[in-house]
Amino acid sequence: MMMNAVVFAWWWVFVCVFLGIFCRKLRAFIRWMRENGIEYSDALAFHEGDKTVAADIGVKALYDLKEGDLIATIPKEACLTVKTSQAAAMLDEAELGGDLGLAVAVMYERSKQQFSKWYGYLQLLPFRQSLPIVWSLIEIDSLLAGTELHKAIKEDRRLIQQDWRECYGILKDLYGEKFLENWFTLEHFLAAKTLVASRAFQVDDIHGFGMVPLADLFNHKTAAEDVHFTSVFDDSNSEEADLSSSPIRNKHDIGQFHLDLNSNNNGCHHEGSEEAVSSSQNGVENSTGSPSDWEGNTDILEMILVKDVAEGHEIFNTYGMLSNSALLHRYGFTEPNNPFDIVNVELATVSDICCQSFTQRHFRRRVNIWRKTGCEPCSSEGSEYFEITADGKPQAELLMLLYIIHLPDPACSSLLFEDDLVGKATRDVVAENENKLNAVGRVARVLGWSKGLCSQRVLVEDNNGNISAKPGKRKRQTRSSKLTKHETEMLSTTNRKHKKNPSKEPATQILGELDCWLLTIPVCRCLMSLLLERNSLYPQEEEGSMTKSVQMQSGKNFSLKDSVDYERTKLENINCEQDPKLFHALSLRLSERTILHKCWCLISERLKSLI
Ligand SMILES: C[S@@+](CC[C@H](N)C(=O)[O-])C[C@H]1O[C@@H](n2cnc3c(N)ncnc32)[C@H](O)[C@@H]1O
Repeated sequence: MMMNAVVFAWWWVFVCVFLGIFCRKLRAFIRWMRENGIEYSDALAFHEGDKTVAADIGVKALYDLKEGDLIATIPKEACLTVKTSQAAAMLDEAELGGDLGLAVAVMYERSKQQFSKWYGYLQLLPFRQSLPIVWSLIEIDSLLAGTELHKAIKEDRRLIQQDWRECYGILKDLYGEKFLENWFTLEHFLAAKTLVASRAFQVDDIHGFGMVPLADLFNHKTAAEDVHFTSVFDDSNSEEADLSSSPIRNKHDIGQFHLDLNSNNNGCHHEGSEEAVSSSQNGVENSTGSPSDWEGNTDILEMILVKDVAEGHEIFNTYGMLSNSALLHRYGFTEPNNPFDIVNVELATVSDICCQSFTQRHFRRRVNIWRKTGCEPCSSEGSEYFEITADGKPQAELLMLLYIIHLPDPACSSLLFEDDLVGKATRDVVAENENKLNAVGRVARVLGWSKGLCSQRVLVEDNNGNISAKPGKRKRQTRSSKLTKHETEMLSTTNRKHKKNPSKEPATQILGELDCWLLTIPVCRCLMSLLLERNSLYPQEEEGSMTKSVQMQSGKNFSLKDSVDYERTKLENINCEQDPKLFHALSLRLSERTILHKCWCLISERLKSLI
């Protein structure tokens, strides 16, 4: 009892000291904003630690705000960029630009401490953001195994170390005394990289990426943001720039967002680089002249509400339409039920599964034919993979690959005799004025798929989350064989469990006509094995932690639904504030395994409709 009181007293002292420091830093930052021409609405309040999102600082509305309200303006000169930094000339000479140049600029300004123009801003920032690239190797291996991020983070760390060595080497050679050793350690570099990844924006074509004070205090909400961040360009011909997200705004593609955590080359990321292009492609929104004193100023950034915000509510930005793995990678958090979630299945895993039924030679030859038709997997950093989206829909290219692998020899030989398969298909299709078909569609046409006339059923999800097959127009395919006992068990278990946990989504058409046409019985079976194999990459569930599961033929003892339940139960027992790394890693695993399970349900329903 006595002990508890002592612990509580110390905790209270700690909280008070912490809050005291925070308030002092915040006051200094507010003063700094005033001195540097940053103006903001008096309706904005900075709050510390909204524990519901476990974010450190956020911005709230002190009174009702209206859509269209201009809530802040930030002069570009107040942003820390490779052009505005005191190190600008040195960075230019060393040819350091892009996110790498910005990370060095942040380190340089930090090393100047109170003599830096940005001291009042930088002292408010954490030393580092807790992104997976700064987790320990043990944490990376234990928490991320099996997830999208595991390999990517390890590769990031390797490349970041390489970048740091090269870039510090150049700077030391050129300006030894200006870049003080103890401010440019690998630890400082990694820390600066986390700040750039999680807080920088593309300012404009001239400044490139920058740390944008104030704008970077807004937290993220997927597809439900309240504010847009816009830039007014000097050049009246410039395209519009929407800065509402962080700088290198990606979709849910690991390959792209990977780029801003490691510079993947000698670090010379100048305007026009892949990142710069990708961010400006993501839409720039010119200020359309809001009713404010600042109208017409071309050197400022503006923050404008895109919807009403009620008094007391947090004002959210959006960092883009990102999957949980992208959010965790770049920002260190995940969101439940993220509609942009995705899970990848590597081509190597497809090979492993297919080679259980076919020879390596057969697999390689069929993959070659598939590539020749113009189909290709996604690729990033040397790995080739296929995506399954949040609703469980597998990428059409994967279905086509499995279809071609399972084609009987005579049918496949007919493909081989086509000296220019894609060309022929395209000619036919264009002749029919249907040039919108992608490679998969065109190849399917050559293989006999006639759009709109096929026998396939379309799978739909109703309001209760039940998946069913709508009858197609033609009679069923006859290539079927009987389900194995094991499959019958799996299907009935899947359906039973699926009904117990209805999704709240509205009726959604998930698999299209072409997907269904490609999903023949052998393709369905192969895909289901693939899902189990992908699921087995996560750390094995502990003995006795599961309800009685269906025994899998492959020796994997847990059904996909069991895996989802297992992760959910584990997540429910973790406190996000106390253990954010574990919490977000589990949340990522839960979202990925949920997708695998959704895909399983779709495919098993399709299989049932064929038998
Ligand atoms: C641009 S900063 C936003 C302001 C930040 N909360 C702060 O304290 O300065 C981005 C960081 O905020 C946190 N964050 C933003 N949105 C979040 C959310 N929805 N849930 C949890 N953390 C969030 C993450 O740590 C992220 O790396």
